[in-house]
Amino acid sequence: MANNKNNTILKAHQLSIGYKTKKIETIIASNINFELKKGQLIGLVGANGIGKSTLLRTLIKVQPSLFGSIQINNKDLDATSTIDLAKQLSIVLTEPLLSKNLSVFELIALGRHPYTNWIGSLSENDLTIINNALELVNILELKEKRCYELSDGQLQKVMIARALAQDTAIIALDEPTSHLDMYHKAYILKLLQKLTKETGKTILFSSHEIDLAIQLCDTMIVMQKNEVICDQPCNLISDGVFETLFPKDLISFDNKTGSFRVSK
Ligand SMILES: Nc1ncnc2c1ncn2[C@@H]1O[C@H](COP(=O)(O)OP(=O)(O)OP(=O)(O)O)[C@@H](O)[C@H]1O
Repeated sequence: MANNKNNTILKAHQLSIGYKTKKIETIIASNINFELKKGQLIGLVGANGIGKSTLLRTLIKVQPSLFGSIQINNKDLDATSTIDLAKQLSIVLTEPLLSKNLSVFELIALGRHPYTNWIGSLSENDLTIINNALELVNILELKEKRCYELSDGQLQKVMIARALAQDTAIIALDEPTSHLDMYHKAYILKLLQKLTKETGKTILFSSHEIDLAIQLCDTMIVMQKNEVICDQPCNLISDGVFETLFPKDLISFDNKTGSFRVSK
């Protein structure tokens, strides 16, 4: 048990997420409790508008929680400075790049920002880490290209390499497979799985690719209307969690194949 506890890298306790203005508090989900383990691939899934991005943004401190606590490596997120957080957690969001004029190398080098001085000059160690990231994601041949020359799939790999160059224990990605074809969706998620195995990093991603997440993830966080459940995919299947994810009139879950089907 003690070993299990040490293995926890991110913990949410009695967490409520949502939006607050001066006048109104809108709770999107509450009573969220889970512990994410080191070296795992974790998929965050749920229907459109259920709150996946809200939860992900709260976990990475892009927006505040309404209640409860989040701990990374046993330290409260609220008590973690931005620079310390940047050394523990890297983020790949879906927003378009501010400057597509950067070369692939320059963009990945930005991942070293928590460690470089204010002019951003790169040491030998920084260069080694950037080259390792290019190799791990298998995009060495793109190194000199400008980002505007890349396809969506290539750009997604570059963003993952930038997160790797940041050298953090956790990488969080918001819908890393949106805009990709079936092959590249599988390619990117398989790449994330490979990276957890080869680097020991914990990778958390939100996605609509539930079938793929079931096949590739160690753990899944399933957001439902009244509950957020975190468990291994096989347990979630045997507990019937996916069967209630969407209205049955159109989509049903086949326990035997572990995949969704359109009702005829
Ligand atoms: N800035 C905001 N202020 C208030 N409400 C918001 C804001 N952003 C999102 N919401 C609401 O929060 C709820 C959850 O949205 P969120 O984007 O987290 O869902 P999601 O599961 O990521 O959706 P999708 O799968 O469609 O991307 C929605 O009802 C949405 O309207």
